[in-house]
Amino acid sequence: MSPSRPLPSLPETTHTTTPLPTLASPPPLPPPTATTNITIIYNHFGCDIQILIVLQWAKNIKNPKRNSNPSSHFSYHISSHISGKMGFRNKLLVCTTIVSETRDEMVKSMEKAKEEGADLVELCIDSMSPFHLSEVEHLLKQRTLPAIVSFRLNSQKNSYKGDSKNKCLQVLRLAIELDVEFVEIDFELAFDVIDELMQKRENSKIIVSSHVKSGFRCKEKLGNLLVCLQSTGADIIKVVTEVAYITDVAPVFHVLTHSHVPVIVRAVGDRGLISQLLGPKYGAFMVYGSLGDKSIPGLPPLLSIKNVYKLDNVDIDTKVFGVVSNPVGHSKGPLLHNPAFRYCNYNGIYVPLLVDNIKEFLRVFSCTDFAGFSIGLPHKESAVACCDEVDSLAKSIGAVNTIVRRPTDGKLIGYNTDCDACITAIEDALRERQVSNGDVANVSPIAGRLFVLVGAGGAGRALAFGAKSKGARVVIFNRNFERAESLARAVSGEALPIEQLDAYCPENGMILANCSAIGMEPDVHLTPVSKENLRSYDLVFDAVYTPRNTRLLQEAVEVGVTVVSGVEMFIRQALGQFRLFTNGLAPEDFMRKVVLEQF
Ligand SMILES: O=C1C[C@@](O)(C(=O)O)C[C@@H](O)[C@@H]1O
Repeated sequence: MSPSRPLPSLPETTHTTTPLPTLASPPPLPPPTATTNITIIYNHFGCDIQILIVLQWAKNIKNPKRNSNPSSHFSYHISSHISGKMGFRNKLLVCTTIVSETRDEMVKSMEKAKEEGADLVELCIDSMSPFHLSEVEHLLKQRTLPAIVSFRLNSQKNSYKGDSKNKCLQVLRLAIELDVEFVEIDFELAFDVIDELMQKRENSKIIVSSHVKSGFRCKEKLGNLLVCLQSTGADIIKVVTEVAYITDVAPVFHVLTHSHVPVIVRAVGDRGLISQLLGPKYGAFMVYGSLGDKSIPGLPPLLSIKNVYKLDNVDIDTKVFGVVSNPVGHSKGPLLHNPAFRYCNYNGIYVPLLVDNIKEFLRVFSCTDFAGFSIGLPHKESAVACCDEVDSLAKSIGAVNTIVRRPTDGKLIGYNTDCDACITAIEDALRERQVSNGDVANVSPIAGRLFVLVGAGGAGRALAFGAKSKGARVVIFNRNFERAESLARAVSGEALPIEQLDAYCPENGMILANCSAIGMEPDVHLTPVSKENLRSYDLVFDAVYTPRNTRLLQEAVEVGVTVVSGVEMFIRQALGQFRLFTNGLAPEDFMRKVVLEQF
């Protein structure tokens, strides 16, 4: 079944010379000299707020040049202007937020941010406690990176409730006086102070921002908020919004593409990560990253922006690939595919995609720029029904681990590279053993053996079909016995209750393959079969690759059994995927080297 996609829900990033309409369709923008009353209802911090805005367009159009620029990637051009002034011509700006109670800590974090590749820092002055304006002044004079000075009235860290507004105004005025690069005003306060700050500022750019708790499901609502922010006359507008699903990030890309004012957008939470990683493709001039090893949901670490994703290289033509999984944080795919794209001079980026509903994900991100996906747990089986065509091996397995969008017609084609990856890895290891025993045969070394499989999910299915096709007798153990039975029927094998696995030993020379999550981080102390009982196996394979050396593999080595690690399977399935993604490229030696160095 194919996802219904009458209209692509996300804009294709094409080079266009046609002027695009301003951000939101409702309300239409009046001509520049008009004065118009607009009532907009939007959700701010979870409450519906009705605002009457008197739009005085002539007054608010600070830079007429902006409006004559026909590019859809308008914010990118503005950004070049801004970053050019800051000495980073045409460079994507990478920012990190600094939240600390003291000036010393802020200065230290600023140094660290610099080391990790940040171009600028957002100094959240509301987090400083106790508040002394003289300390803020010192900090701003001492700054070693360009800065955004912000003072959020309602942030969690802000401890000056009641007196917040007054302190905020003092800070913003001071920042303007000291000619700090960016000064950020909460939307709530913007109409009260923006004229004063605009008049006094020398070079500072003024950002007006809004932090929205409940997120935006549709681009029109987000567009309306952006119109409100834009109507303040800000140089730059910023929205920080929570998202419940990865598909809620699509409206963010819409506004980035269509805005006529530079926009900073952050979708907060694990599911918002792509708002930063793919922002530059849609014209974002600034992205945020997290500092050090402090993980902040939705923010890529600064070091990964610099070393793994190299977001500076991402542009309008970059093809998007990624691993669709839940959880997804463990996947090493980004560490492998991104360097491989660069090695081959292929303009692609590979990102983690934390997906709850794969069908919905593929429906929303249906434009051709989203060119291919690795499919991880738990989506491998449901992915089959989401493809327009499925290759015969994947169809018979009933699990897809790779989807490629065919460039000629946009159709989604499903493949399974897991099967070949693990079966060839097991065969190679058994052959090596046989060669060292002086025993070489033409038939598969798996043929005739008892193949003990743990797990009947997507990877388990791939192995069961692969082993069966090589002439093995397959026995399946799975926590959900019905699933084990159904898979056993499909490969003319046998299903047994998981409780019998440990003591299972009908013969010697068996192969054990763990395709369950047993032993995966964080449960690294777990193993499916006890050390003593591993002796009846000739080979043990573990699909788990985080950690690299699972307890199962360690104990198998200790009792002298040949092992094949999930890392080997990971490399081989990724090589297969990379060939499909790039239509044939496969820098095997390079990819193996990356895995050995980084994993
Ligand atoms: O099993 C795996 C690993 C994977 O899920 C990952 O974690 O990167 C990606 C999948 O395509 C592959 O089949």
